[in-house]
Amino acid sequence: MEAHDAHVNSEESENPGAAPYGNFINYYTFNPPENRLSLIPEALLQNIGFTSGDGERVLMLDVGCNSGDLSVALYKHLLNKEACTSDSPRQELYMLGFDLDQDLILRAQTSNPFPQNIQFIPLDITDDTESRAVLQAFLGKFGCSRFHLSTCFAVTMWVHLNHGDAAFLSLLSRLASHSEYLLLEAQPWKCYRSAARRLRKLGRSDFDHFKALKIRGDMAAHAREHLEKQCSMELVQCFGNTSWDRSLLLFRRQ
Ligand SMILES: C[S@@+](CC[C@H](N)C(=O)[O-])C[C@H]1O[C@@H](n2cnc3c(N)ncnc32)[C@H](O)[C@@H]1O
Repeated sequence: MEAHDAHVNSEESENPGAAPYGNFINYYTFNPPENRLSLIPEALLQNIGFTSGDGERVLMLDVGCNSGDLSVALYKHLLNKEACTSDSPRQELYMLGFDLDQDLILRAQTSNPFPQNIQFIPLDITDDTESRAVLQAFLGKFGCSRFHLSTCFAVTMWVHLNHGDAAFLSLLSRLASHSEYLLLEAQPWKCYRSAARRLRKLGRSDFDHFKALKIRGDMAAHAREHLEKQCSMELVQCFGNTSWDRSLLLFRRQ
């Protein structure tokens, strides 16, 4: 069985009908944080010029953070270990994670090991007014105009399927406008077909926008094209492909 099929089958077994936004309640039992972390260098922040260990404030945003497992694991992964003398982070590394699912956010808040440094809030990124206000308010507290690094893992397909082409592009535009660097994992097109098929099997109507989508095919290439041509971002690195055949692409503001 191919890795992708394993992924499809495991997501199928999670009763996706109850998770039309990808808000799987036990996501990390079938896609543990290590699958992505193993591709991301621990020194990523230093490599891109942000050294929170020197007292510089570094702000991260995690979009669609689910129950926060990957957010917290990534936070620990990127913490400059040399500048830490104990388990508690002494660095000025802050993270905001958000998700539209309030129950998942409650779980993330309850199990948050670093509430001084990591904040989890409920937010729907497709709500333009609310998300702009909330993200700007968070940045404003730190006197920053952008997040140093935003991450968006496995979210683009759910926004695209539920809200259509325009929402897919505006998600990318919004992330670009709020970020110096953006680490993006866009689901490939085969995942879209699987997600739509699963809902049909359950006797539910197709995702509202699936058949009408004009942006289809190589989703990573579409995302890259939009970010580079419309959002003044450039691809700086690809960290390789996950076992689910998804690439992790790092973009930076030009
Ligand atoms: C497949 S999970 C990925 C979770 C996490 N990013 C990861 O890769 O480990 C997709 C997440 O995106 C969230 N999501 C989907 N649409 C969203 C939206 N419009 N705004 C915020 N979160 C959203 C879902 O609730 C779900 O938790």
